[in-house]
Amino acid sequence: MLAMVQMNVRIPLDFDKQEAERLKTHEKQRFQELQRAGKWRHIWRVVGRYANVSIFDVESNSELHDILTSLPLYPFMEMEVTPLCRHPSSLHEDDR
Ligand SMILES: O=C(O)C[C@H]1C=CC(=O)O1
Repeated sequence: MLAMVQMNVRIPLDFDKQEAERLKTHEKQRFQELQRAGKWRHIWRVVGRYANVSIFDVESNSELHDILTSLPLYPFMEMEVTPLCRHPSSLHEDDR
């Protein structure tokens, strides 16, 4: 199943800078692992904000929940999840 997820990252201004960099490095590694596994299909930066719009391809809502809640930056994220399905006019057979 496909889901669009908007993630807004809100790291408090007084949060330890080194710890923030460590979490961002781990987040990038985890993101790239999930991309390679085909779970995190797309990501776009929302212009002018520390936010992204992403497309996930997962087996279930509970898999998506586990992926999102285990992200290193999860404690600093607000998320909005929108379930998606294939548009009947789409030429992309793998949109499901
Ligand atoms: O930068 C972000 O939007 C947050 C998060 C998503 C991928 C990643 O590397 O960090």
